Amino acid sequence: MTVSRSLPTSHHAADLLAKVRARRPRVHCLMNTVVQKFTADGITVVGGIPSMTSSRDEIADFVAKADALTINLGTLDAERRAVIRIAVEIANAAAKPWIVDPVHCDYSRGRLEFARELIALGPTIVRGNAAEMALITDTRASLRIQTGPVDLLSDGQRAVSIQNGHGWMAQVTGTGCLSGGVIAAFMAVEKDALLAAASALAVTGCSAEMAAQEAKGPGSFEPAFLDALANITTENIRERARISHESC
Ligand SMILES: Nc1ncnc2c1ncn2[C@@H]1O[C@H](COP(=O)(O)OP(=O)(O)OP(=O)(O)O)[C@@H](O)[C@H]1O
Ligand SMILES: Cc1ncsc1CCO
Ligand SMILES: [Mg+2]
Repeated sequence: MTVSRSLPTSHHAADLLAKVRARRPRVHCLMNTVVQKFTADGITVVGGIPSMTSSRDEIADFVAKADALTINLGTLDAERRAVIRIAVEIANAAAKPWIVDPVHCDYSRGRLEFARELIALGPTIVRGNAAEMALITDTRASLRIQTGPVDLLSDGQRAVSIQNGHGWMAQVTGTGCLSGGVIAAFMAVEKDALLAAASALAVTGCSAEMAAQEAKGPGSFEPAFLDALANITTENIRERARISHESC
């Protein structure tokens, strides 16, 4: 696979979703304990195969067999920090793509320090919400993503915004965490992290808009969102995706 320097379009989003569905990449998740099921379902419905163990004895084998890794700091303790360090070592040694979600690094000094330690190890992507990303200023990640009503992506040379999604995404716990899993699945089929992540976020945002048309509120939105992610078509993406190129 050659690294392309194109700017993402709805065409990339549809094309990469088709690749994820066809190739069924394995995504290993070191996911917080709050949204394990939702994240695994999100990866599954876009076409990936999730694995979720955080056991110290197994992590090396699982990461070695994965096509991409997602690390989420939502429920962190000493054991999980140790397991995350092992996972990153294996991913880096095998040049596998990995994404860090520094959940709640704005709440605790220790968590912020750990997030910064990980980000210094060179993840492919760091993604968080506005409060978290305000504290992640120095990064060796190839790509920074700040999600919210508008998602902002920048790799230092190119900057893109995604204006899809729905307000109910902020009322369902874990849509950001799920996006980390879906982005990892797209990174497994596309080496250019900006193309992969912009495509993944456009697909999730368009799916959320379609789900909101069926749902009555955040409760019924959650399963409708998984349905839409599973069923979204190339035509839906071409009609809805709002990907803009920004100046760096
Ligand atoms: N008001 C909104 N309108 C449209 N999309 C939104 C809105 N708020 C969040 N989103 C979308 O929801 C997803 C999660 O983004 P958000 O910034 O809320 O993550 P987060 O705070 O890390 O969430 P969590 O920690 O619950 O997983 C992203 O895909 C984002 O585009
Ligand atoms: C609420 C919450 N607390 C730890 S992880 C998590 C899921 C969303 O970030
Ligand atoms: Mg979050």
